[in-house]
Amino acid sequence: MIRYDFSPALSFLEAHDLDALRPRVEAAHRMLLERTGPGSEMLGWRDLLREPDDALLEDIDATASEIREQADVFLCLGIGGSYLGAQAVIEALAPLFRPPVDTETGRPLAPEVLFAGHHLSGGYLKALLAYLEDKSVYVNVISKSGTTLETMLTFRILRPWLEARFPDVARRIIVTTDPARGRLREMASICGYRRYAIPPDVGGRFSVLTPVGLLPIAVAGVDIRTLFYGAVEMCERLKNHQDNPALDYAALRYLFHERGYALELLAVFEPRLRGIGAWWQQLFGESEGKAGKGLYPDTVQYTTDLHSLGQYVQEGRRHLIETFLMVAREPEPLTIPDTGDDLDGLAYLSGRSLQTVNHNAYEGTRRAHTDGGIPVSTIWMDRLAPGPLGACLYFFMHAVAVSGYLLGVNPFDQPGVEAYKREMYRLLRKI
Ligand SMILES: O=P(O)(O)OC[C@H]1O[C@](O)(CO)[C@@H](O)[C@@H]1O
Repeated sequence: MIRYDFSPALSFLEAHDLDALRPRVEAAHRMLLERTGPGSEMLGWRDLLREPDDALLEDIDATASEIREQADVFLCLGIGGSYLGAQAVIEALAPLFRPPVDTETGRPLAPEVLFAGHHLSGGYLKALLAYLEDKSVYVNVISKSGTTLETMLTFRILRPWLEARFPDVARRIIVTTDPARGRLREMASICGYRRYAIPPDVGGRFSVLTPVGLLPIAVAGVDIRTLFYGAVEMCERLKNHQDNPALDYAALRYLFHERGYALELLAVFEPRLRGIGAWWQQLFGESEGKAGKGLYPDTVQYTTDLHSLGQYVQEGRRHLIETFLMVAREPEPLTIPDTGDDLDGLAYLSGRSLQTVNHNAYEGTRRAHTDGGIPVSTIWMDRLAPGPLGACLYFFMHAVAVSGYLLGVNPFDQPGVEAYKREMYRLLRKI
């Protein structure tokens, strides 16, 4: 389901570099498997795949069905790991444009899934509230800590708005939070909101396969069971040291980090994978960026960004590595028509699929960037579907854990994110 091709990057290393690192990679891997590394109390994201809770998946599906029947809009409030995973999977797999509409009633067959609570823009929220007027709205407030300002403040503004419009408001608010702690949990029990638990041993950026991600994803109509079991399968496959693409990816990143490279670009050729890039950025940025270490994770969408950042990537400072995230097969290729003339000079492409052109663009980019001095590698997903995507999500989580251990950091904490909060609260006179 996932293949990692790193052969082009090897020309930037010495022949024995990878082999020489192997024992350290395996030691880092053992720290993950045997729970002996720093932060090993936060490995719940693996446990939940090793012992799948089918009843929970069914429960989430049932709630999602109710919401799909009742809501025009399902509004998810959350920030960081409390929204990026859901947004990524929905962008990758749900209908790209408006949800399909019932031809008789004109009503959408599924609610629109929208996101808020991931910034502090009043302009955005005002426009959102105006858009929600006269719509049937369900809200999912997602915060593990239950204290995150962006999310909780948005909910504070939304709560009276909902109360003024919906007599059954308690039914329309679903809270996803820590099962035992936090203001949001307390508020949910006082107000009678439905609750889903974020396991305490699963950090936000590792939580996409908990109710944090699964409920919004199910509401969007994606098959969460297949997504989840795609990850289960990958978790099983990556248990071994041998034939393990996540270890190869972690090793390669580490070797370039050690050689002074500063940045990793995750490059996609499908607009649908934009969100996976954003999710990956948090996963790697928060897991590795500490103690003055880590590759800065950045994302580019090709071919769009080949016409903007492409110049820098080709000829700018040589401090980056590039990882392509590619989809091998498209279910229904789009054929380029024969227009009967050559007015646009593109007749030579008639009859080919747009996917073929896109893959040639990838291949051309891979060659050009290698020639330009960029170590490139490619992660292949065989197709864009729930199973392979679940496998891909797990692949990255497994890889970042090993990669963090190789760097000598705790991949499961994020002490640095508190600094801006402290300064902001000081200015707001909370402390
Ligand atoms: O789910 P919470 O507690 O609101 O946190 C949201 C996000 O904020 C962070 O804690 C950073 O502040 C992330 O690690 C996390 O994903």
